[in-house]
Amino acid sequence: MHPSIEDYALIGDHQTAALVGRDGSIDWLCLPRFDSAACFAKLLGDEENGHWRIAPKGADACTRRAYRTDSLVLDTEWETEDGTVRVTDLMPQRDRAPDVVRIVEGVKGRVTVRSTLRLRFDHGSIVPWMRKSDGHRVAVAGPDSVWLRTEPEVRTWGKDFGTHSEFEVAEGEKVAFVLTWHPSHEPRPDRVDPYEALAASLSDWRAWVARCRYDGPHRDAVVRSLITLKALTYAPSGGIVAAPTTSLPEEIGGVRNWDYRYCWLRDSTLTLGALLACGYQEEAAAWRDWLLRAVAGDPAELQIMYGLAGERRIPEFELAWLPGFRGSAPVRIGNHAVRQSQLDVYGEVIDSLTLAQHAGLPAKPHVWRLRQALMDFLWSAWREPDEGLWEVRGPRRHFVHSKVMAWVAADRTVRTMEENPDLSGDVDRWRAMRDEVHREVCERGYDPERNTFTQSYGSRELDAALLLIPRLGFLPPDDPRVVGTVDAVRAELTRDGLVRRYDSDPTAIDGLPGNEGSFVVCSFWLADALHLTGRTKEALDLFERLVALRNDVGLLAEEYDPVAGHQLGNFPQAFSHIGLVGTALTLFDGEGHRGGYGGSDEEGAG
Ligand SMILES: OC[C@H]1O[C@H](O[C@H]2O[C@H](CO)[C@@H](O)[C@H](O)[C@H]2O)[C@H](O)[C@@H](O)[C@@H]1O
Repeated sequence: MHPSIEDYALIGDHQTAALVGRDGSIDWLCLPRFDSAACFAKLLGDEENGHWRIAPKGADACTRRAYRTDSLVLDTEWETEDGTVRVTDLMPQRDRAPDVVRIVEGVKGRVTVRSTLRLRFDHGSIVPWMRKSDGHRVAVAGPDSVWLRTEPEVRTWGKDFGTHSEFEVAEGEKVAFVLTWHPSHEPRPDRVDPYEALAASLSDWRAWVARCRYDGPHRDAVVRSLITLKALTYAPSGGIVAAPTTSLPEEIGGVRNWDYRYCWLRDSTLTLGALLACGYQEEAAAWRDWLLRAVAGDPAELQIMYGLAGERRIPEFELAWLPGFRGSAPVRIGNHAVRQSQLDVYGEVIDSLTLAQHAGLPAKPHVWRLRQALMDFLWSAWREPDEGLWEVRGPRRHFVHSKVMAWVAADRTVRTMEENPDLSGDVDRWRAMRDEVHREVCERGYDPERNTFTQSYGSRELDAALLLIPRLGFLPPDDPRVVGTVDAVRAELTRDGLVRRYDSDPTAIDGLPGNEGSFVVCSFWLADALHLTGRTKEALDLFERLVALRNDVGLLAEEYDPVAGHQLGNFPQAFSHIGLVGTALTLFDGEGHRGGYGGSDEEGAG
């Protein structure tokens, strides 16, 4: 049977990541970067599209699995009739080449273990040429080569375009596998000691977690989310991917399958907010430098997403040979949304830069110049319709959330200038813009009959992003229009208590056939809004429920199907984990959480 999305756990090395199933199979791995072609693509097809399984002979799903405390090192254990065996999976911190280390350890009795490795380069399509060299098995296809070795050496043979091993482990015995990717034109990569790599990985992660300043309830869940967000950061550039996968479906069997292995300004700025709020300044500095490089040039040319190193071209195409997760086709690579206009990103970027400055990140003169240039562009663009934060592929609209974020951009700019009178710029102009946006949203984006803000000007549709209005400081939480909006979203967009982004009826706005699940981050936003509007008990109940939706190793996909009880969409998704961290801070952190969006102690202007 095909696994469910929640059957997977994540391992990674801050440049790419792999998904390991409960059956001990690595079914997804792109090498050498998050956005490279997958060499294991069983996730979106079958075994012939590449995977690597290590498990007791004849066994199916594991008996239990867990990350080692405060790390991304995964232990998977099977209890069999012959005894108990553990496989420890990790990707060591990158030196020159990416490695996957899998250590098999006898825990009790004597167990026969099988390893089946099927490498399929170029997204599961190319069977490599295999040979033996100097104690390694080497797979080569075009630019890619993969080297496999075991310590101690175990008998390995080739069959059916796979590499197989079978061996026994008794209590206390260990066999380590090391798989290393390398450009095929370069000499053999340096050997990695698997046990040193394990020790280093544990100590690096634990040192990182020790810096976390969150000490409230559900600390384990918050830490797991922070580790996941850190694992989605591409260390060489500081860019942050939305998720390490492509095309995990928003509806099983549907077409809403997208490639998330890129850096969205929105998702990255929100990640930055979560990390900063928990004390991680270095990541914020790295992301800010990534941003400055990525958006260099004309602010009118700002993209809503970039490649890992700030690349601008992310063309979208389909992989015809992959049937998709449980038949959910097409499988897409790249993302057309890169060409969209989403005005909210200006507010998110400016808010994050403000937040970073407040958190004590050293000021850089060109950061202020960038902020001014972004504001100049927004001044001329905020009245235009756009595709909005949900990246709808239907016609452009005047999305209320986009306008509110334009207000956020102006508001944070005015406040920064008021706090720092030496900064250059026309503060009166931004004040005027702030007031005008506020007035327009309250006139055209609010439905007085139903006492709710609406998805876009003049529409009757609602949108879960409206839940952010109080947190952003656009209006105070006790404003009747805010309370009315929270109630309306709750009444119209929740299904079994979980929030959908919008009404995704096919005739509605997004121009796509089919439906989708509840959007996890939106449910966290509802918990925040309930708390801010004085319904803390309901907020706490919802938070508890959302924490319980995580899979057995604490991971969340983008969406959840409350009817089928399954996770949906790309996995693990930064957005969902940002939501968990943000709501924990909102509910439990004494200093209060301003979120990636920032917030306001004062009433909104207007
Ligand atoms: O459902 C339509 C859109 O879905 C994706 O966008 C979503 O994911 C992004 C990355 O996490 C997020 O920034 C955005 O707010 C979400 O709507 C997809 O990338 C789009 O191409 C697609 O149109």
